[in-house]
Amino acid sequence: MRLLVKAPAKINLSLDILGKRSDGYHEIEMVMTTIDLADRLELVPLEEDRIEVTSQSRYVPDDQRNLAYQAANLLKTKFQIQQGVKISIDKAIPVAAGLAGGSSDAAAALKGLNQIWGLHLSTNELAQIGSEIGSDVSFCVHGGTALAQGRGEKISPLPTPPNCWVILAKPEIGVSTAEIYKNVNMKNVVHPNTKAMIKALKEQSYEGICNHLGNALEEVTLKMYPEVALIKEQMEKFGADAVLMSGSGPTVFGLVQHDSRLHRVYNGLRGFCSQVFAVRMLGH
Ligand SMILES: C[C@](O)(CO)[C@H](O)COP(=O)(O)OP(=O)(O)OC[C@H]1O[C@@H](n2ccc(N)nc2=O)[C@H](O)[C@@H]1O
Ligand SMILES: Nc1ncnc2c1ncn2[C@@H]1O[C@H](COP(=O)(O)OP(=O)(O)OP(=O)(O)O)[C@@H](O)[C@H]1O
Repeated sequence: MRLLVKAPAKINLSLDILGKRSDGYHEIEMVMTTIDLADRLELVPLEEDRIEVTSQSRYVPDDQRNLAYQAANLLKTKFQIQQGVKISIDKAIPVAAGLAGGSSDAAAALKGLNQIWGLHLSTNELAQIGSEIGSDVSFCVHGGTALAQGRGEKISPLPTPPNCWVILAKPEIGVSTAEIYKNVNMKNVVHPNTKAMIKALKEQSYEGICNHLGNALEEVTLKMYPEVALIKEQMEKFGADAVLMSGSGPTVFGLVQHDSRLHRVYNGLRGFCSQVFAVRMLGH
């Protein structure tokens, strides 16, 4: 049996930090959605009892540091699986970009191996196992659009946003999520209006979504990496309807509803940023 699984990237439409927890994590509240930019995983069972991970990207580890490796290992240990697997990752999502690439690979591995090894685990059970690997993995198991709470592992589904283009631009830097959270000062946090974002989704108001995009981590990353602020400015200048940094950055995304504007924003950014993508949100 050979299985192909898609692992889509996510963006954060809103990300709020409610407080610091005693376990080193932050209590957060975020609205996330999956986009049509995806890695592809090929899973092939091995006779030998070992996990092999390969990818064409030099930035992706091919050992136990790989989150897809960790997903396979966790399932093997929990369910005493004595079969191996070769996981080949065709990487399309930029690495360390704030787009949950590694988390989505882990989620895709969990879903694929659930089938290959006949585990019959539900989406909620897979999401629960995924939360042991990383805070974004639970959302990636569910996919779609959702509110994520706790440290990111409590998922409540939300309606798909109205159809629009998402233009992504990633500067030539990678950002450490842990480093950005470490530099959060709770006194200075600018809280987005999560309730208003949820209302906008429920009412399918594109304008409401644009008005309530917000990310409490943005200020921290922008201060540390001025090139991210520059991309934000450019995207606004070229005419995106609304612009925000995703996750801990450094990827910036802009929402655009009309095709005519899409080309202006996309081509404008291509001029000074090597990684630019124009995609749809998933669900359309
Ligand atoms: C920034 C986001 O990507 C937004 O979706 C997530 O909040 C981070 O998710 P992630 O990369 O899966 O995060 P993890 O791998 O669980 O954690 C990486 C590090 O980020 C910090 N971290 C993460 C999540 C959270 N709620 N509070 C934190 O303080 C912790 O220092 C942790 O050691
Ligand atoms: N399958 C994987 N794909 C990409 N990076 C991986 C993978 N497994 C482990 N990593 C490691 O994880 C680090 C973060 O990469 P990733 O692309 O997941 O970041 P991110 O998009 O910022 O994540 P998030 O948005 O969840 O914080 C990389 O520097 C890499 O060393």
